[in-house]
Amino acid sequence: MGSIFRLALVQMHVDAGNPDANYTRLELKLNEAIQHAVKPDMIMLPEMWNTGYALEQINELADENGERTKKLLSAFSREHNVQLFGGSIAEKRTDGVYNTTYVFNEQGEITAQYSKIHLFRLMDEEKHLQSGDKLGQLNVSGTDAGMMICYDIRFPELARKLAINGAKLLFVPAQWPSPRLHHWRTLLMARAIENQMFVIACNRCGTSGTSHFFGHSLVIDPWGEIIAEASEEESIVRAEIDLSLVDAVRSKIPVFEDRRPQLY
Ligand SMILES: NC(=O)CCC(=O)C(=O)O
Repeated sequence: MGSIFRLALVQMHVDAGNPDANYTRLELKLNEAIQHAVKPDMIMLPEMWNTGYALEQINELADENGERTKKLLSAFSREHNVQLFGGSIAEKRTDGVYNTTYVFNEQGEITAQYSKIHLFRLMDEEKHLQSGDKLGQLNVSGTDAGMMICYDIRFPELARKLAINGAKLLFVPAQWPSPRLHHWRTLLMARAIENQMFVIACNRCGTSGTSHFFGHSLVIDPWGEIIAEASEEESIVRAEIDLSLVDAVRSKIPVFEDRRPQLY
């Protein structure tokens, strides 16, 4: 892959408990993301964009084996020859509902899948969802990457493990609400700085019930600099990242060589 990679993050409102409205909205947003003078290499979506946190009804609302989502996203990526990081959806399996990400290549094939490992008690996830038990690893046009979903970013050992396994980029779809904007920005910047990797984080925006989601989707480089940051409004966040920066930062401060894992 050339070292320049173009991203378009879809920061959108999600209508909790109304999948039909969300699929319709998503199609409009995908078209907005692709119709731009500079075509993105990858489009990214936020967490649980199909149902929102309508967890009391999640069994009825969740997408059966992700079929509706896969059909839509696969067709879009194939038609537009674009990679798609599918945020995450409520995915119904025989043993329960998972918070699951699918990643599609330009041919519309699923190249990676990840289900959220750490369920967020403050939003009752553990009462209604099953947790995943595998790491989220993917390859983006020849570059290794990792993925986490929202609350997962509070676990630095997970990001470190993904980085040790080779990830140079970390994707984070989220539904991260107020009043924790300071945590959101600080944790994402810390994951980027300590692991010397790009962090690409797509949050939802808008209000559902008593929860306000502040947006502020972010793209952060391996030096911890913010390349792009959204406001609180719906928007397509565009960023061009230079992947060669990861090796440059890692050779300037050789954190991975200087680790002393035998001591901690
Ligand atoms: N959807 C989530 O996992 C939210 C996580 C969150 O808000 C946090 O503070 O952590």
